Amino acid sequence: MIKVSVIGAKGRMGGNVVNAVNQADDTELALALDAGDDLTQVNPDNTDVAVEFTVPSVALDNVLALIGQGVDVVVGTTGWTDEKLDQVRKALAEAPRKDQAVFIAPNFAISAVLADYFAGLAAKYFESAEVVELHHPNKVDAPSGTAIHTAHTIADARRAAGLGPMPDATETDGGSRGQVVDGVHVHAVRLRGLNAHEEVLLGNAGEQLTIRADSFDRGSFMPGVLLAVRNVSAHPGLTIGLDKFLDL
Ligand SMILES: NC(=O)c1ccc[n+]([C@@H]2O[C@H](COP(=O)([O-])OP(=O)(O)OC[C@H]3O[C@@H](n4cnc5c(N)ncnc54)[C@H](O)[C@@H]3O)[C@@H](O)[C@H]2O)c1
Ligand SMILES: O=C(O)C1=N[C@H](C(=O)O)CCC1
Repeated sequence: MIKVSVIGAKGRMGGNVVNAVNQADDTELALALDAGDDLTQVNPDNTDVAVEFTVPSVALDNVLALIGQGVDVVVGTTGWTDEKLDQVRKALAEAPRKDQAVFIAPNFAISAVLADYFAGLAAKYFESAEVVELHHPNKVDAPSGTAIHTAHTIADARRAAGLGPMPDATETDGGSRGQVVDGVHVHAVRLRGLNAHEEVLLGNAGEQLTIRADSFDRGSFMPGVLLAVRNVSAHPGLTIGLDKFLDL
């Protein structure tokens, strides 16, 4: 049995992870912690893998603390920058255990992982690409971590293919063109009734390809979280993206 502690256990995602860990045959819940709880309770005696779903402002500190406690970590919280990821790599290099592992996924839903993968395959064939993400209005960050990741996937594919900037004659913009992430315009919608959705729009003269992923409820993320829990310890160091654990 894999002993799993959940950080952010009272949250929307953390609560679903607690249930998923309790229901799976090969995992058991160790600790369910939330804001104000002491992370030094988490240690290799009670925990194999800690799952972190909190808020972007605290995730780095939590992950560094959990690395210091000697446990492997699966992270779903968004808000990761290159600088923060470097701090995680540095902490892992100095971790109590030599083979310690951290896994971070911007999205654990198979539909979103595949949408990102397909966008990377398609990007070099299109002059234009933009990302639209649509989420519930309780989400604290915009654009979504998934959309930022997809924008980088598209940008990497365009660079590798030698494509230049996308056509865009906009001369005035009060913000309507969205945030530019690695040269890709990303638009965020917050709407009651939605959960987590992403559209990648790819255009050429006279044609368009739309790739869309919809997570209608948070159960959609749980198979991916459990897959990460089962695989993280076999991948020492920092791994980013559920595609790394899929046969794509
Ligand atoms: N990777 C994915 O597939 C995926 C899917 C959904 C959501 N998310 C991300 O997960 C994060 C959480 O989303 P949510 O909807 O569950 O948010 P939420 O607001 O429902 O839950 C966050 C929880 O973290 C707790 N928390 C805050 N500070 C803490 C601290 N210092 N230590 C421990 N717990 C603390 C809060 O009390 C709350 O219970 C967000 O960044 C969101 O974007 C990722
Ligand atoms: O509901 C959220 O918050 C989500 N956050 C992640 C993101 O920002 O990409 C994943 C989708 C759901």
